[in-house]
Amino acid sequence: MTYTWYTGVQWQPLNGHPLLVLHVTCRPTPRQGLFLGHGHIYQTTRKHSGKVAGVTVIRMWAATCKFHSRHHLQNSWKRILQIQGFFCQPRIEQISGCQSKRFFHGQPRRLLSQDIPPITMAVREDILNIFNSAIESVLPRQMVERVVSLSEDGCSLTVNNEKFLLKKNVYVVGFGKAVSGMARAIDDLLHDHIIKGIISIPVGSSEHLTMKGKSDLLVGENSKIEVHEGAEQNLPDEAAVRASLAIRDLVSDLTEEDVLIVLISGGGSALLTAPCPPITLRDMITVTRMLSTAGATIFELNTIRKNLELLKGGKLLEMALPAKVISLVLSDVVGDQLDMIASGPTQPNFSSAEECLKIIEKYDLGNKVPTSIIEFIQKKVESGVRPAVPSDTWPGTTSIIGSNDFATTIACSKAAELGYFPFLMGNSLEGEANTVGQMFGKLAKFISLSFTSQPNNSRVKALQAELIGKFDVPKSTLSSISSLISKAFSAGHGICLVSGGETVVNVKGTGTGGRAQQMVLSTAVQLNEFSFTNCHVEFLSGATDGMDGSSDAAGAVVNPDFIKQAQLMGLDPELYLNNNDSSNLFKAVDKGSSLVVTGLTGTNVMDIQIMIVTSV
Ligand SMILES: Nc1ncnc2c1ncn2[C@@H]1O[C@H](COP(=O)(O)OP(=O)(O)O)[C@@H](O)[C@H]1O
Ligand SMILES: O=C(O)[C@H](O)COP(=O)(O)O
Repeated sequence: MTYTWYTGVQWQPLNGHPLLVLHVTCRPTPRQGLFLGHGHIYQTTRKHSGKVAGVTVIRMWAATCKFHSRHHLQNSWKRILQIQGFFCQPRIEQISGCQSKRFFHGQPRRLLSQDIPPITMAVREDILNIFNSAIESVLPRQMVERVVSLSEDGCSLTVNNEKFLLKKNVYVVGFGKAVSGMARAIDDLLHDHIIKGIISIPVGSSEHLTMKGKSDLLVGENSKIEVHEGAEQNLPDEAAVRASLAIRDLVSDLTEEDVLIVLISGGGSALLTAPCPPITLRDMITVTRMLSTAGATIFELNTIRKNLELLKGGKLLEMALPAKVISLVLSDVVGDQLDMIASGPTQPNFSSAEECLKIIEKYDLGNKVPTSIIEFIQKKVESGVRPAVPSDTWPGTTSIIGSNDFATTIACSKAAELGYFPFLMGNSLEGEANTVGQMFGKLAKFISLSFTSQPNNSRVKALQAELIGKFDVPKSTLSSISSLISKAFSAGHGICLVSGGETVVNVKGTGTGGRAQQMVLSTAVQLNEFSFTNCHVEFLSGATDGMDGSSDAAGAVVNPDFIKQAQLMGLDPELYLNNNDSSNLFKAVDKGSSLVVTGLTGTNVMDIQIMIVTSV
């Protein structure tokens, strides 16, 4: 549908207040009130419309008393028009009192993405740049090289200050989304000592990494490490089970002379799957899907997995003994809890069967989870078997080679390099994606208000109280952000807030999306409820593995105009949000320009959120 062209803006008095009247020609005629409710525009009615040369002219009224300079006036109108989906380059010839003047010149036309003024495009470019730098910083190869070193004579390996004698006695196994690159790094380093290896990586990884020119994240053709691909949609499947059983057979035959290197990253839970009979693969798929869409955390899901499978919860390591076992782990869980990453196949299992039952009850899944699983857990409870209490002497050497922490630190450095004042909000962002999204929206409002108001302003105080009381934002975080705002904005710089973590989504709808996109859409809805006249806000949330939930995007990025753009297309963002269909909304608006698409990145350190706020 073709909508509107502007024709001109006039400066007129109304009730003693100066007003701007924007004449917009529309085809077809918009519904009454279509433009109501944003920024300074407070009235558009048919009364103010008319036909000029066969097209409808809408006069939009806007209070201008808040404009404090010619520059401000120009920018505000530019933004208002952009929000409505138009491009204009306002030029003010003259403002004198309240006399009628034309401000806009040139042939009006529809807004095109290249028309978005430099500030918006630059900020969008910067935020994507920051996200990509964060991902690049945790590519597995450099992470492995940071912690593993080979002696000059090539006869010993050092990890965590521990030395391992090498004499063609190295075996490698691995499972997870980042394991391909980790295996390549190990292969390059220890090639001559490796006897055999098996890795289980996501379906399509090799093809995708090759296509992206990242073949340095793939094991070479002459490698002794076999590559298995499986776990379509991050769920266990037959291919993953075959790879897992091959891994089990490999580690079961090792002797004390051998060194087993276990490469572990997020996604390993699905890629290393061997259910304890009589539980079937189908049962595991069902319970995994049920728990993750019910909003269970990865801690809860993996507690269940550890207790239902043959290799998780330390059992892979037990099978590999007496070999020397080195686990290299790229963390994808909040707090880097080792026994939870990929369900801890080389770590002690602290959980019990009773806990599993509690989790199933918590999500009211007692009658839905396959009976084989319930019976299996109940038998464990009745037998009174407790997991071996782990002692300090739990065998093996483990090193966390990288985590979200690392990626967000690099994101902050990149932001600083691009001229923003960065602030790291932390790496343990958890909770429901919608709620966290609202929190970011409110935070943007808090920043906008703090920028122009006194700290004791009642709206600032109310928002502060809400952020602390309802959204659990620490008071100290808000104080730090407040002082950052005044420092940055007075120096003419924007601020960049960075956080990391993993939220949950209780998927009730039938749409396509993921945690990151659900959060961004929720933020966008919040941003739309406020008029950001003094600053520009850009918010991104993305999965570092490049795949957000059931979608093929890594995440999304929006500014306060996004919802208006969707509404102009006749789309209802709330419907998409409630149907967990964020991805399809992002796809539909402005040719999907809000989607962050990376493809499989070859790494995985949870999700990252970035919010840039600049003054205008
Ligand atoms: N349509 C959807 N909208 C929002 N979230 C979804 C949707 N479908 C699945 N999810 C969420 O995506 C998560 C799984 O996504 P995934 O990217 O595979 O996570 P991870 O890589 O951490 O395992 C689950 O928490 C699930 O609730
Ligand atoms: O990244 C993932 O796929 C999820 O966070 C699951 O990770 P896990 O394999 O460590 O359980």
